[in-house]
Amino acid sequence: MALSFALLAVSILLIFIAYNLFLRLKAKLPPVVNNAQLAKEVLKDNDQNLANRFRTKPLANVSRNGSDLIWADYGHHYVKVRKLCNLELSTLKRIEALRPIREEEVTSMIHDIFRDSSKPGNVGKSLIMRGYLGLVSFNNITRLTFGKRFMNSEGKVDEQGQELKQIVSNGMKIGGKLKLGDFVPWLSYFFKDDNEALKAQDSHVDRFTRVIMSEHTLARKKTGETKQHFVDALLTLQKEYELSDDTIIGLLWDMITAGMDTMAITVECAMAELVKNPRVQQKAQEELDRIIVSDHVITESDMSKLSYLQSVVKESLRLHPPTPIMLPHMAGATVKIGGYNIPTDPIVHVNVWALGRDPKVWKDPLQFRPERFIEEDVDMKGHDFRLLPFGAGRRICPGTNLASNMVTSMLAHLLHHFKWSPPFGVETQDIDMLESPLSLTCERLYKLFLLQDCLNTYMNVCGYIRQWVENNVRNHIVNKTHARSLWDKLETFYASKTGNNKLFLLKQLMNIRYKEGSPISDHINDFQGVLDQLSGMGVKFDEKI
Ligand code: HEM
Repeated sequence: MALSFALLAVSILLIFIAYNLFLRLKAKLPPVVNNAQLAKEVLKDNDQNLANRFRTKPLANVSRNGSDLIWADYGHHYVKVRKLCNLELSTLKRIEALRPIREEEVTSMIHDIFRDSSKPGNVGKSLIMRGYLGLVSFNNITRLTFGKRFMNSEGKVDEQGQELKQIVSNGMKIGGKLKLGDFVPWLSYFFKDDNEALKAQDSHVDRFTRVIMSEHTLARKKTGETKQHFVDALLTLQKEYELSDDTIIGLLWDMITAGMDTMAITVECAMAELVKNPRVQQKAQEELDRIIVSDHVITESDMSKLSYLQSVVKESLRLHPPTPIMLPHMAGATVKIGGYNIPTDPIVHVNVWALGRDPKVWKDPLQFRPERFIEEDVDMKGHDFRLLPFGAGRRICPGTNLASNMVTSMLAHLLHHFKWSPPFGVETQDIDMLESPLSLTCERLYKLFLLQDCLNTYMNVCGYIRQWVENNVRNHIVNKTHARSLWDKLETFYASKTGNNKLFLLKQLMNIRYKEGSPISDHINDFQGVLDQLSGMGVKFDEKI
């Protein structure tokens, strides 16, 4: 009898514990919203009530308890720093002021691709796209934020830049880790945070950033000039906006972490789709050839004329948003979503990856078909809840315009200068589009290897040179000395048209030779090789050189 009672008591206790565990577990598991109607309820109808952020302990640590922007709860501090970030990142004036940085970095990427693919021994070898795309994003975002290009004289990321990369990747590892204890509070006893690692990361971030901040303060005192960079803006406005040092450090790292991977991932996915779909690649290139006439080099002001390319960007972000479940929104008050009560505190995610593939709102959702956006103009900046790669409402990405410009420009340059295909032996349909989560961002599981073909560049360079030859030397008989001075003039003309340096022209000419089937040999770097090119374009020489 006593034994039966004991068994009954133990059973009741076990049921109680299991029930409690279930309830607790269930209560904390974040709802994920998977369709446009519910996304609107979260991001528009209940925008303010769901504008807080959920911070795990590591995230609270890296953000100094939400003293930054990304991890701040909605309130006075958030409104203040958001206004500041909007002014510095989103206004047309600022975007225009930062344009030279973006254009320089994109041109430099094209230069690097030429350099690497025309190295003897590399011809015909495929390139790993991630390295080039990552470097453009890294340089763009570090120049914009810290006012520095962390590169040494050989064009490699320098020591300080390596340290910065180390901080970002450590931060991702620490901040992106989710533990069961974050969702089931009483289990946190079994899943401890690595406090030592958190402290070490915190002091590393602090040390690194304060060095850069004092460099800028010193430079400002010395010259009396304020530069265009985010760090300068924050230091100059520190008093007016009552920003603590923690907030400045937090905001600087927000830009680095939010802006670095997202753009490179977006372009890598788009390039993979363009190679998988040669019809789309060809159509985008035809548009570029039509709009960017041969004596003109692409600038960001051309982007508005490239409607097909813009549709390619949208189509790629529809299928491959780099932050597929956005960032966690948290309820500041009880709200109703889809008829269910969401009590104060729980986290809500919007699955923008699923919205973009919903067969109820997209025809043939898995097909990469940019034409759908020509047939119907769908906004991707937070007004149409079917397509939300940048989110919507008050927490929408403040880098939306900047990132859209940069991504479109990177693709425009890559497609205008090169024709892309899979490496030898790989069929287009074999390119795998699997994705893998990094932390809150998601990148391609497999690095993209691609072959570039210089057809477009060949046409562009020929266009420039032909025009110059027509204006200056067609049918002129020149001698060797005259030819040298003509070459100098050609370089100057080319540089004024393209903004590229002399080496770039020579590299492109090397590519022309490659295209024409001539073997690349060391002597192409000498004057003779260049004269061969000129004579092939109608310049006649009066002596054999
Ligand atoms: C293709 C590139 C990018 C994509 C797809 C993207 C997407 C997003 C998304 C989905 C969010 C979360 C919105 C929400 O929680 O409702 C976000 C937030 C944010 N993004 Fe971006 N982003 C990109 C590039 C950038 C760049 C270049 C910067 C800065 C230079 C940036 C800065 C931020 C910041 C600071 C936030 C936090 C906003 C807040 O909490 O109020 N992003 N982004």
